[in-house]
Amino acid sequence: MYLEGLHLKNFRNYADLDVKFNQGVNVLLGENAQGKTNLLEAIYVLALTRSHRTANDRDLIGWQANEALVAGRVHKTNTVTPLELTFSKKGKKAKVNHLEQARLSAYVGNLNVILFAPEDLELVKGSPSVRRHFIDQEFGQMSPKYLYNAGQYRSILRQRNNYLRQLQRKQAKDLVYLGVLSDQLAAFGAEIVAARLNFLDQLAVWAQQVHKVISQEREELAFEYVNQIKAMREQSVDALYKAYQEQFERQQAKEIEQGTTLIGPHRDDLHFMVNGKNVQTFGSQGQQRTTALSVKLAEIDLMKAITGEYPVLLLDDVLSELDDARQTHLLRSIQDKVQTFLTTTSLSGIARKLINDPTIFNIASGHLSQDESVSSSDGSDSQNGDDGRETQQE
Ligand SMILES: Nc1ncnc2c1ncn2[C@@H]1O[C@H](COP(=O)(O)OP(=O)(O)OP(=O)(O)O)[C@@H](O)[C@H]1O
Repeated sequence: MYLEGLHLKNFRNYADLDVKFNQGVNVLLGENAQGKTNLLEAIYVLALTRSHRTANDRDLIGWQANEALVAGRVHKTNTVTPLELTFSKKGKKAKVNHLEQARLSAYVGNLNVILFAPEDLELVKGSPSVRRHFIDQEFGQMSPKYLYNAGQYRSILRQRNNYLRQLQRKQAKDLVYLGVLSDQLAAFGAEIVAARLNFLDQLAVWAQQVHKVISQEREELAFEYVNQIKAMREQSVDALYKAYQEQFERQQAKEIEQGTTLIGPHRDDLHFMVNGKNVQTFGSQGQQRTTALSVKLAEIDLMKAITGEYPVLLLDDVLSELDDARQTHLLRSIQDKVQTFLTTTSLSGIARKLINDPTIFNIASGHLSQDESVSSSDGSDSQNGDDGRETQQE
């Protein structure tokens, strides 16, 4: 799939932007704080209806405005789908094919994106919540059912935690009601864990292949899904549900004492094992980078396998974080198959040599100009925006 273009109104520092994109590689080139990441963020928001940088949609609206618009047309093999989002104080509205969607889960999935930013190294090094967030976000894009179940789970978890706090403070005592909430949580939890195991199994196959190539056959990558009910890929959803019910019964007194839910997928973790050792604890910085890169690249192939289309790849300043060998691998694997947007303050070295026919956009203060004088092989200065064509219409 590819994004034909983008229309922004009062989105961050873009007052009014209309731009057409390359179906291959789009380079967003500019000094710091000019709007490169804002543009990637707009594409991410168009895909997922929310930002990867802020939980507050209000931050997306231009400081001088009350409403922001993000719109674009997504091309797939046989379809073209216009998507449109508006953000205002009243909330957000999402349209697919010009029709407003009552549920955001009906909107998400029309445009699939994979974002790779320097913070993604945190995927390996960071806390379990980073990895859970990664799983929920990526799998949610591929499966509306997963997205729905995860939303329901979060909402019941909130209710159950509130009720456990009331029981802890002796403001409530109805254990039957706690049982009802536990049953509901067990049901959605079982669905989530079954889906996670299934997705991770598939993702691991792709990630192993990529990791082997980047590590020059020296390393074997494996995933280990860590959870309290020892869930296995072969288990049915019903068996997982019963395992959660059993755990809730067994841990009831402890949960009331602590006033919170101690069991469930919101407490699980994912371990990345390289040659049998947890790379978070025992891996070198280089191995951790290779693992994060392998997982991200594997996602591209997994999305293609599940949805039938390659996603759009957003690379936020990652080239500078990767050494030449990893840059080469990354750029070779995306060339000519994945529409890519990459932000950078300068395009040089390996990247310049390897990217075929990129479109280079110079970005300054929320304005874009397309630099047509630059190709990947001519070696001229890509910062030269004098003869660039203005793509901004204000
Ligand atoms: N809601 C908003 N309204 C208007 N301007 C905003 C808003 N939010 C952020 N900005 C401006 O956007 C700019 C930052 O843009 P962005 O984060 O895209 O930088 P960048 O070009 O990616 O830079 P870097 O290379 O440092 O990451 C800042 O000048 C900031 O003041």
